[in-house]
Amino acid sequence: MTHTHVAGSIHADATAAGPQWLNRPTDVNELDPALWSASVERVDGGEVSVAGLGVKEIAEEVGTPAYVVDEADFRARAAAFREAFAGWQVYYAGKSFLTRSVARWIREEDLYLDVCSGGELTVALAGGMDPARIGLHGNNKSVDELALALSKGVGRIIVDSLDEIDRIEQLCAANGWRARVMVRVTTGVEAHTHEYIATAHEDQKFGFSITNGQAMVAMVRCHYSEHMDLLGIHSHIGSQIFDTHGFEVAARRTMKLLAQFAAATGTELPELDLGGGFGIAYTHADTPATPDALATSLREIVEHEARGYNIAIPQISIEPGRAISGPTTMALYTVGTVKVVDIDGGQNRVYVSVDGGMSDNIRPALYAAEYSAAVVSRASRAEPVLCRVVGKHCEGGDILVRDVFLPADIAPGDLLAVPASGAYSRAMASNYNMLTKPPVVAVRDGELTTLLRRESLEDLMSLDVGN
Ligand SMILES: Cc1ncc(COP(=O)(O)O)c(C=O)c1O
Ligand SMILES: N[C@@H](CCCC[NH3+])C(=O)O
Repeated sequence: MTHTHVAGSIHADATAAGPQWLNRPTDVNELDPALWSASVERVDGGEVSVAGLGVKEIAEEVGTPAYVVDEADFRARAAAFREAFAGWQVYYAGKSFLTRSVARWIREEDLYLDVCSGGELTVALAGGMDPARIGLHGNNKSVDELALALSKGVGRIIVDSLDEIDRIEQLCAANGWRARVMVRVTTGVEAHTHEYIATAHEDQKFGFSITNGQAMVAMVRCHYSEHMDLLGIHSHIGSQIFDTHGFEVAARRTMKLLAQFAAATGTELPELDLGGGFGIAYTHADTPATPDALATSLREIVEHEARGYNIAIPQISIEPGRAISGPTTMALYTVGTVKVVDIDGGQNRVYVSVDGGMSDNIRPALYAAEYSAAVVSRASRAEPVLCRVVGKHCEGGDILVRDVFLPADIAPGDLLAVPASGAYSRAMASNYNMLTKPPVVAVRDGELTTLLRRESLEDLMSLDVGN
């Protein structure tokens, strides 16, 4: 098998066949609108722009790797959930991506905010979120985190253990606070997603089981506590879910629990949170439901169950994170090396190495998550060739995009972008191999704003106190 990489062009006799779902594109320059944020387009000369700003200018200004958020697209996705779920409360899940500016956008778009640590709560408050519109999650909230939430008057704390209930009671008793709480329950739903991001089956760390009666025990404790107002119950079945059946089963089981609680105590709890987890398109094989379709099916179920159990329809909330932040953002990299290697069966694989990797997007390594990518600094007339986009870490599993067709003339210096990178990428970034975390910039009407600056080596070195 011979192969060469000459003058920027890949010549390989046979490249590995990709997975079945991956079609060889007829035009390698095409940007599937299902994957890229709304304002992304190829402009004259073939360069890609975001909200009117060319990627080359963005790269010149802030360097690569960088995360580029399409601000109008972010706001539009938040607004689409708010409108589709009108009458319900939409809590943006800040864990997917949160900065002070993002908290401000969420406030301006009239959403609520879900945080899951004292750090996220601090960012949300600094971004001007009304504490009453914030919910605090976590399976192991510290006393300090609970105290911060209670002292700031956070709208609700989603309690996750009996130990936490003890802590909240002690804090309230000592400080004269009152806690507004929801009880997180596990519904036993086996969500169709990666094992690590499914959260409603029995054998995992979150919530109180409905099946073994612990959920009812926790609800009764909170309801009769002199320091707490029990608002209702909370269920989150997992993340990156396409099959809405799981949400429907969870809605049925939680409505049943509310009805059982009403029968046992004479109190109809006013609220139900159905969590987040709505999937997005990372590749063209993914077909997510629209907020409208989700809202219609969830509303029908809740109304049907309320009628069946003869209880009032509670105030419902949901917590989309990925479905708002994910599709708004591209990760922008510079290609550093292109290598053609032999693999089994006399075939080749083209490895395209970029200047980031698993430290800025751990999802492919952690969940075998699939992504897509395109050369964005120029258009190309070259043939599509199956490539693997990898990072620069000292780790064989440092893969960003396992299989993607890129132009055969891809070469060092090209800018390569990975769409749908707004959720759980920069938010889960690390400093592995002492790489600094990339900046996040927002573009709106051709103007670039830095949300997070690039971490510097000095930032990292300042943590190393030298002892
Ligand atoms: C309690 C809770 N709510 C909301 C979310 C947001 O999930 P997603 O970003 O998948 O919508 C998560 C994360 O899975 C979560 O744990
Ligand atoms: N971090 C996960 C989702 C789970 C997050 C919240 N419970 C992901 O990247 O898909």
